[in-house]
Amino acid sequence: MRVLELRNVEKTYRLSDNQKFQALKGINVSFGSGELVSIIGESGSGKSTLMNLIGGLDSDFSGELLVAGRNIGNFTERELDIYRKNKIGFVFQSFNLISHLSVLDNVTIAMTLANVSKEERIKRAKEILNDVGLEKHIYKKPNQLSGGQKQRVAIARALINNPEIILADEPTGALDSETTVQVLDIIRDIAEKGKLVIMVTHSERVAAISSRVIEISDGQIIDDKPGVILEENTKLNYISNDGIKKNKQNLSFISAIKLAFLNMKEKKIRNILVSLGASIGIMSVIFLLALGNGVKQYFNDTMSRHVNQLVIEVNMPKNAENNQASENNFRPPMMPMVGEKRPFQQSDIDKLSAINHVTAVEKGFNIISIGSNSLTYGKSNCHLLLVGSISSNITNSNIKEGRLPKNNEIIINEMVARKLDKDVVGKKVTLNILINQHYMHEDFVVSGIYTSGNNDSMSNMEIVMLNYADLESLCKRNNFDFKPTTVYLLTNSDKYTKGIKSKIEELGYMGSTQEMMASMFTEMIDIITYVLAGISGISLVVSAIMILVVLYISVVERTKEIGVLKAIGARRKDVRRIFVSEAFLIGLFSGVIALGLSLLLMFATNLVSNRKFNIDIVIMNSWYAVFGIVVSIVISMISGMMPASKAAKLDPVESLRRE
Ligand SMILES: Nc1ncnc2c1ncn2[C@@H]1O[C@H](COP(=O)(O)OP(=O)(O)OP(=O)(O)O)[C@@H](O)[C@H]1O
Repeated sequence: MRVLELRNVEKTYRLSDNQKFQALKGINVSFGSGELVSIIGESGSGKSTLMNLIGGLDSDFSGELLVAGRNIGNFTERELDIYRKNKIGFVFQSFNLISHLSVLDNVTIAMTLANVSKEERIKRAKEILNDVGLEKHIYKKPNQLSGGQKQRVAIARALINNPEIILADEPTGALDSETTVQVLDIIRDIAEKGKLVIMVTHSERVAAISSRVIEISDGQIIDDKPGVILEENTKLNYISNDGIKKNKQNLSFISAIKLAFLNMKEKKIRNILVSLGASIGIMSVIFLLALGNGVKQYFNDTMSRHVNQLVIEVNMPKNAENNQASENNFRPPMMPMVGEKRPFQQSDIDKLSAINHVTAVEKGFNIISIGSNSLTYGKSNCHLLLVGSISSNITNSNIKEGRLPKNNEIIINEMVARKLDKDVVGKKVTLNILINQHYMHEDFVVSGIYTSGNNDSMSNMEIVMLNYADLESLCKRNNFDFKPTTVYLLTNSDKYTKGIKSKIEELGYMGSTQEMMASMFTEMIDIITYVLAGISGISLVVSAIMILVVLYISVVERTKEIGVLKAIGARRKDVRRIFVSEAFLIGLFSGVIALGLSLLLMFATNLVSNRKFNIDIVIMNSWYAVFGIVVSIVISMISGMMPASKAAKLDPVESLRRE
């Protein structure tokens, strides 16, 4: 039966400088099933060129190369891949086994590329390895085999998809005479089973067992003569022309990942180092996010720890047109100044006291400033961040030394005491304060020192407090009216606190200064965290370049392997998929390493912060972990795109020729 026919086939190589070289000059020949053909000829006569055309590795020729009535010169890339995968089996002089795959995996690779199920792959591979006498060696790696065994593995690989045509380029060229005989026996058996076997050879011994010998010289057939007569045989039971379903499916993602993993395992140290290097950037991003989270939580906790739940602070919204402020006004100002705030009118106070479960209303103020307000004691001067009124929020439990202030008295916090004089309690100080463009100075006696708790970040701010009535009369003496900028609503059970707070918001007022400051600081911590995480993210660019370089090196190292994969039917997409999978795995490993390292760093930092401040300053969130791993994978896969597409575009003929 005619399997292959070449009609006037010519091949011209394009050289640089518009030069051309014609390697095949009008080849006319046909081949049938069950033939064992030797192609002989001088070096450079065109034998390999002819094999490449027949094998579908090169479709750039003129004339017709007909397989089952169709010219493969007109095949699309996809059709050529399928043709190589299902119709052709290649056997190379230097075996071209994939070194990091076992004998079994080397044989099944063509079926893996066709996405045949694992059980079926292994069953077929075992049968065929049994046929070539390698059943005991299936788990060995190629470098653990002798030359003859390697070539038998290559033959098994060529036969696995039950192709009609076996192309063997000097199949015994690298073997000694004893193993040459074994391999030739198998090749003859294959032809006797009805396959078309075409061999390129320089060896007379090989030519002598062939059923046909074709001689090529200078790109032309100069002789075509019959050889020995082949007989049908009962060996190689596995090989037959039927029974095996030709698969058009492609390499699955799982198989691609497995192939990538097997290759990475081979270069363990290199891949561990790359993953470790790439993980540093991701680790710093994860760690900084967790640190920002910890600082924020610590801050919020300490801000709310000493708040009396029965006293609810209310402030006027900034620049409110009316009391029914729009939602936009709820955003806390970055630095609220009293001048910017509208004071509470009696109507506001009436409205607030009418809220359900509000038992009393206290007037108050909170003046936050940077630099304008200060407290003077003798020659010492201390700038005040916050001047506030005494409310029911402050109780005797907040007094570390002395007592709550009466008329014309003031309490200071520990920070102010430290800056002025630790013995300032009971002494006269001068409060310098700017309200509504009135700069006022008034003497007060320090009645005590206020504390907001041991771990309270409020203790790092300069705060003084006095009675509302004192400030009101100070303003009156300076000829202007002082209205409360803060109102405290009192209730008798903390179960009403939440409801009262939401009613306050509904009416268009704002919550406590502490809450405002907390959200302001939270916002600042967020900004700082993201900026720092962003800066450390720059190292991700370095990681990306490192992965890119390593994968490029991998492509160069594996050029021949890529050629083999293409020869056995891998599509561009399959090759790309294998390399992208490798990038995916590097990204996954570096993400996991980064997470592990940031957890370690977290434990170490928290150990220190617990010892010093009794808190966990780094708090991990599972989203940061997921984010870190996903970013790592995405960066790695993006870096892997270029090397992967370089690998996919490699020309199979060139790749196979690469030493
Ligand atoms: N890519 C190429 N570009 C230009 N010329 C090429 C290319 N490949 C092969 N040739 C030329 O085509 C001719 C045939 O080469 P081919 O490799 O087919 O010879 P061969 O008969 O297989 O030789 P050998 O027995 O030494 O392997 C040679 O002169 C070679 O230099």
